[in-house]
Amino acid sequence: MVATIRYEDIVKVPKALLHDHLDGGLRPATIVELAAEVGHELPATDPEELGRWFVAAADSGSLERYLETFAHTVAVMQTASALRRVARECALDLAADGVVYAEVRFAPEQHLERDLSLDEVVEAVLAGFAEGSAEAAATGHPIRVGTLLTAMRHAARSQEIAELAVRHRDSGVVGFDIAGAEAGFPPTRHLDAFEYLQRENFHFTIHAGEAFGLPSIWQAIQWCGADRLGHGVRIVDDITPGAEPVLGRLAAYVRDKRIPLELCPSSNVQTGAVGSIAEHPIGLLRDLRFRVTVNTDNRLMSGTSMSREMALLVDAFGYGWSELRWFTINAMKSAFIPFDQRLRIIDEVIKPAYAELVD
Ligand SMILES: O=c1[nH]cnc2c1ncn2[C@H]1C[C@H](O)[C@@H](CO)O1
Ligand SMILES: [Zn+2]
Repeated sequence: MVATIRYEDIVKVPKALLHDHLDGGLRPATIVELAAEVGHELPATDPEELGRWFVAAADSGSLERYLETFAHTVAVMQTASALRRVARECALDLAADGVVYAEVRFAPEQHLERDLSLDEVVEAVLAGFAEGSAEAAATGHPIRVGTLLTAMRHAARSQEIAELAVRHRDSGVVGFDIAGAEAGFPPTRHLDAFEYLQRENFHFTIHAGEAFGLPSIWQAIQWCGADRLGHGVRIVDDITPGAEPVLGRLAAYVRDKRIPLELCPSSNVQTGAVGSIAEHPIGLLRDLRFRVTVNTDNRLMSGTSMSREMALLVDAFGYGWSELRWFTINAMKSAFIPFDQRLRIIDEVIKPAYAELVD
């Protein structure tokens, strides 16, 4: 059965992606061109070589070193035209890979090095997504892109970014997130922002349980009220393995409440959160029926795509179309757009496409 799943067929089926960073998904050729325009020095100027450099440099086994590579992408995303271009290309690249729904995140506070305001940064990115989505639809690859605004957890601008997200909620910003180095920067540092967002009936996810374990996940959910967990892979630390795995109280809570896990297999291997794709807890978490979703995190740093992440899981775990459909519907159910709109994509786009493949 597994042998019948071909990569090109995975590309063709509709996929939903909840965890993808705008500044982690640039085309290498675009980085080279934008860097030349602003005089930013890169580790390589041949696009293919630069692409390889990113993957190798991010392959460090440490989240902190992985994050250092973003200096080169953030440096070339400091003008409205660069942001708009990168967002347009992101929508086009995801659509060409068969992604029909994507939530793409970035941290506006990292794009203020020239003369843009926070609102101008967001407007440029939203314009790029709209442009790319319209072009993709015109070529037969419709995609809906929702934007998540991220605040950097080591910084102190989360309240401001949360307010920015709410200000743009009717023009494409569908959620909020915190990201950056996890150890030493617990989610509760940003409690004011999360409490504000709850009062605004807004949605948010929190990067937690990636480089740091259960306390981070516990805070994200029980103190901050996160709707979803960015990664959350370390929830396995609260599961005693065996013929009948035993869930601790936090793992049981996450599963009982159907809290979505935004798992990012390749990224986790690169940052050392897990040893290999085959050892990735996604196998166990799926067997235990957690609300598992599959994500890219940073397509540039991992040299990956949504189809490739799924293909890696097919190879490692022998998954077939029914598992790929399950991941896709899980993601779509967990999206931050309104319920009726999620349902429409599930019923009109995802289910009909997989119906032909799943027996
Ligand atoms: O996997 C990640 N964990 C924590 N932070 C991350 C990850 N991937 C990207 N980031 C950071 C670096 C980016 O500059 C920032 C906003 O997208 O988010
Ligand atoms: Zn991430």
